[in-house]
Amino acid sequence: MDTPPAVELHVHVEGTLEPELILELAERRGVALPYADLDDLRARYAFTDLPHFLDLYYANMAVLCTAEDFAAITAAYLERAAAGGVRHVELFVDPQAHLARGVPLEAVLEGVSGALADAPSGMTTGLIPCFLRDRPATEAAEVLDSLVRSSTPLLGIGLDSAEVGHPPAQFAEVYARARAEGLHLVAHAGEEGPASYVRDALDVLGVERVDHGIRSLDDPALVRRLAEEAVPLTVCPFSNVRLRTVDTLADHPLPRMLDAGLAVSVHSDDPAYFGGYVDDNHRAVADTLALTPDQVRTLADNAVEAAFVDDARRVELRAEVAAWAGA
Ligand SMILES: Nc1ncnc2[nH]cnc12
Ligand SMILES: [Zn+2]
Repeated sequence: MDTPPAVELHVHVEGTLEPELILELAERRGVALPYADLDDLRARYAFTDLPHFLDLYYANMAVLCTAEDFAAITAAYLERAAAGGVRHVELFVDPQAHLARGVPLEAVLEGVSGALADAPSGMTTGLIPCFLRDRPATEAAEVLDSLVRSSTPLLGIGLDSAEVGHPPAQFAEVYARARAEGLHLVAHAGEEGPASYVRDALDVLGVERVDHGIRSLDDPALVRRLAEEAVPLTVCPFSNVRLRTVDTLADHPLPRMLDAGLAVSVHSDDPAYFGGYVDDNHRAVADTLALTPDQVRTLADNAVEAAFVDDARRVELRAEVAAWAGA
């Protein structure tokens, strides 16, 4: 299938770190990694669940040391994204994962935002730092202070990392502050965690978009509400299969979510770890789940409507999807 022009709303920059680049950066920076070679590293990509994946994801960040490294991974991602038809990207970054290793916030922001400013022609971009929900909310509050004091343009804030046992409500004050700063609000919820976390992300944090949200299906009243309020859900099919929240792609609940009238769109999450980028995810769900052309168009339209862009850009993105659908 020819994939639609993509609006990528759920991708972690650290999750675009391809194995080859991990080894290359390790050599360049003199970082010792516990892998014999590329095959040994790749052999560790069979994950049992989200925490198991996160162990490797955080460990591999050891190779990201300087602003140049952050610029390099961001530029490599943008080049791959453009080749896959991405027209607009809202990129997640995990500042605390780097601060905890002694990398200054300025190096992270300068590297990533510098590369975003040099995105391929015609692609629009934005940056969304995420707080790690398995670290204290007091730390998130301090990082938010530093973020709003920095000169880096930010689109919003997000919440990620190990979900179960880390309910959204702990971050109510952080989100209230971010809202007062005029930032957009999103959060991972209902990936591995229960449907109640999705409800709390909406009611307590006031998020405008829910990342994943697939466990909402366990709660029919919540599904009705999400449909009525057209709450965008950024669904990541390859991620769900590789982190075993869904058995196989053929079992993915995306068709049920579409049938329930949910504002779902398809994204990649951590493409270097989960087997593909946003275009690969679109192609695979369309084929494996036998989606109709109208359903694929709906996914693309939903992503455009969920993007944090101004009216003029939304009109352009709508037109690009319409031109693709009519071609
Ligand atoms: N799928 C995911 N869920 C939660 N936190 C993440 N950080 C990177 N990928 C993530
Ligand atoms: Zn994610």
